[in-house]
Amino acid sequence: MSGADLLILTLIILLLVSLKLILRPHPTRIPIKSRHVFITGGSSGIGLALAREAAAEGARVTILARDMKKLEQAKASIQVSTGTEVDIVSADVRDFHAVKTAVESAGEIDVLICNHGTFLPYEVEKMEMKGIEDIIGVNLVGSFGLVKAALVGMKKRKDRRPVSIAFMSSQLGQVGIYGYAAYSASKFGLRGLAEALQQEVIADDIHVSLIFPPDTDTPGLAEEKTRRPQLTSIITASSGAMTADEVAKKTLNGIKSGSFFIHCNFEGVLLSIGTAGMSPQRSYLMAFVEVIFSGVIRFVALCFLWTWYRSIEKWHAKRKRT
Ligand SMILES: NC(=O)C1=CN([C@@H]2O[C@H](COP(=O)(O)OP(=O)(O)OC[C@H]3O[C@@H](n4cnc5c(N)ncnc54)[C@H](OP(=O)(O)O)[C@@H]3O)[C@@H](O)[C@H]2O)C=CC1
Ligand SMILES: CCCCCCCCCCCCCCCC(=O)[C@@H](N)CO
Repeated sequence: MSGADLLILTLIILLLVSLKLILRPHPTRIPIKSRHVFITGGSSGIGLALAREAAAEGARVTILARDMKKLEQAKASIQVSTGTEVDIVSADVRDFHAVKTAVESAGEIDVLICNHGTFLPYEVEKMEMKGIEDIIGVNLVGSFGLVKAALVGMKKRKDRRPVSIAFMSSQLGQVGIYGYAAYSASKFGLRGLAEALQQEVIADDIHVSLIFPPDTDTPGLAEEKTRRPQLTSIITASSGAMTADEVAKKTLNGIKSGSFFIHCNFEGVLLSIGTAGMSPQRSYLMAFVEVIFSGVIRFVALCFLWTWYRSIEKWHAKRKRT
């Protein structure tokens, strides 16, 4: 081994060791077997897959959504596939009083997953204020309500093992894309909430996670796709979709390992490294990758932006010609 090799190796080891020493919050494990997992938006899509997976892993599960009929169907389908009975509760996350009553009636929560969400892709200019307020009210303000309602019981819990609060963001909570201004704003907002909240609750052994799925095959996505502006489809065309089951598995594994960022596919890993910013990182190996590769990943991000802006230029040029 040459002197240069030895120097590089020493620097790498020094960096790994120092990262292992400084990383906060400390790594943790959050068991879900026999614990109470409360999932909002649990009657459809990703939330339903999460409920099924958590029930299959032996958790006691409560799902919340508005439509009682869909909740009952979800309950029956989980019963058939796992043999487990989940609790259902109807509330609109925009109604804080209803959320508080629902959370209190469900009993002590060990894992709160704020997964409910609504999405409508339109240009800001074409959106009514009411539509914008709905998206931010449900996705962001609704999550505040759930946290406020659940936190009281979580802090007073008798079971002193670590517990979790998780927010279903989206890759659009890491990057804004044409047509998703309101949705992205709501999901970026969740990141601010998650970062600040983690500092407020760490002393109570409460651990916060943010999940960033790509397009995921769900009833919600099917509906959304019929409304996408053309440019939104063009820009997002290259990125692949996942199944709700795949996203649910990644989510539960991420929650159990106490990850702050939970990404779902390779593009997601790149996005998480590229947007790591001031978010906590509990894995010293991931922190190492962030420190070493963030420069080159910024270059990759700029290449993506280049292709997106080129599509926008071409689209406008074509429109002028016709
Ligand atoms: N599918 C995708 O491509 C992606 C989705 N996500 C996020 O994942 C989450 C779930 O999405 P997905 O499974 O596709 O969505 P679906 O539309 O399939 O399901 C949404 C769920 O949320 C509930 N919900 C909606 N509004 C409210 C409300 N005001 N109060 C209470 N519950 C409500 C719905 O029930 P009800 O209508 O009865 O209230 C339903 O159970 C969302 O936060 C979404 O932003 C993130 C990335 C990609
Ligand atoms: C470092 C560089 C890496 C760059 C990778 C960029 C990939 C971005 C793709 C964005 C896809 C958007 C998924 C939306 C999911 C969603 O929330 C909607 N289905 C809701 O309607």
